[in-house]
Amino acid sequence: MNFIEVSGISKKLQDQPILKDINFVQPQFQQLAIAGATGSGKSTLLKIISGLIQTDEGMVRFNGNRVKGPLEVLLPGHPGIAYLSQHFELRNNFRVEEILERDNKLVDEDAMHVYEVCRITHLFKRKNDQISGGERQRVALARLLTTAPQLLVLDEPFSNLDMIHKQQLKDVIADIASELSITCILTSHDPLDVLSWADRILIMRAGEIVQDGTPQEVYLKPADDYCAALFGKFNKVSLKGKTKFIRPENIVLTKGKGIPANVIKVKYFGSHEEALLDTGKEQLLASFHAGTVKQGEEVTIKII
Ligand SMILES: Nc1ncnc2c1ncn2[C@@H]1O[C@H](COP(=O)(O)OP(=O)(O)OP(=O)(O)O)[C@@H](O)[C@H]1O
Repeated sequence: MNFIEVSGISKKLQDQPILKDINFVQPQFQQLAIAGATGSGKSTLLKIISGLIQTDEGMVRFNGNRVKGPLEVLLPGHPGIAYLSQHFELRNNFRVEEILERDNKLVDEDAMHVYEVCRITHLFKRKNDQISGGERQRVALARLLTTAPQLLVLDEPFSNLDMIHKQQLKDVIADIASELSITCILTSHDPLDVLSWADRILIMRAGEIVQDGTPQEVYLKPADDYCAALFGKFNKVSLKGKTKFIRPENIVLTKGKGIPANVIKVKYFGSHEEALLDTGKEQLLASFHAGTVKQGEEVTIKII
C-alpha cells in the first residue's frame, strides 16, 4: 500500500486547465518538494492532495484511503494530513500557549517536543500581535503538528521570510522529518530553497509534471531550459552531438589540456565572481572564487 498515491488528477478552473493528468507516488518519510514557476499549479495540487479542493478527474489515496474533496465531507480536510496555507491565520488576542492548547492532541511531553522542534518555547506568554511573521509561522506549524498528522503539507513556507527566519524555518522543517518522523510535501517557487532539504523534487510547468528526480538530477541534468533556469544560471552547450546543461561552477580553470578562452567580463558577487568567457566558438558563463580572473585575460578551461 502506498503512503500517497496521486493518479490522473486533472482540474479546470473557469474553464482553464490548471492541472493535467498528474501522477506520482510518494513513499512515507520521503521529503518531497514541488517546484515550478508561479501559476504552474503547485498550490492547487497541494490543496487537492489535502482534500481542500475537489478534483475534476483522478484520485488521491492516502494510506490506501481515497482523500475526499470538500463537496463530499462536512469539514474539508483528511484525517492525518495537515495543510499550512501561505495565508494562514492565528486567532487574534490570544497568547501563544492558548492558541496551541486548543488543538493539541498530544500528551504534554510530546507537545513540548513539538514546541522545541519549532523553536517557540520562548513565545508562550506573548500575544499573537507581539511576535514576528517568522515566529507566527512557526507557531502555526506547531499547532498543526500537535494534531498528530502523518503528512505535513506546506504551501510556499519560505515566501515572505527574511534570510534569518528562512534559515530557522529550514532547520525546523528538517527536524520535523528527523525528530518527529513526519513526512512532508512542500512547494516553492524558488527551488534553491529546497535543494538541500528534499529527497525528491517534482517540477511543474503549466499544470504538468515536467521533471521528477533527486535534487542532484534536477540541478545537474535538467529536462529542458525551463527546469534548468528554475535552479539558476546555466550554459547550454553541444557536446559530442548532445545538448548538455552546464552550471557555471562546473567550468574550471586548468593548467593542463583544455579549451582556450578569453575573459570578456567579470562580475563580483561577494562569495564568488561570474566570468563571461569566449572560446571563439561560444560564450560560457563560469563561476570562480572572487579575484580568480581579470577581464581580458587568456585562460584555459575544462568542463567537469
Ligand atoms: N479560483 C481560481 N479561479 C480561476 N483560476 C485560478 C483559481 N485559483 C488559481 N487559479 C489559476 O490557476 C493557476 C495555478 O494556480 P496555483 O495557485 O495552483 O499556482 P502556483 O504554482 O501555486 O502559483 P504560486 O507559486 O504563485 O502560488 C494560475 O494560473 C491561477 O491564476
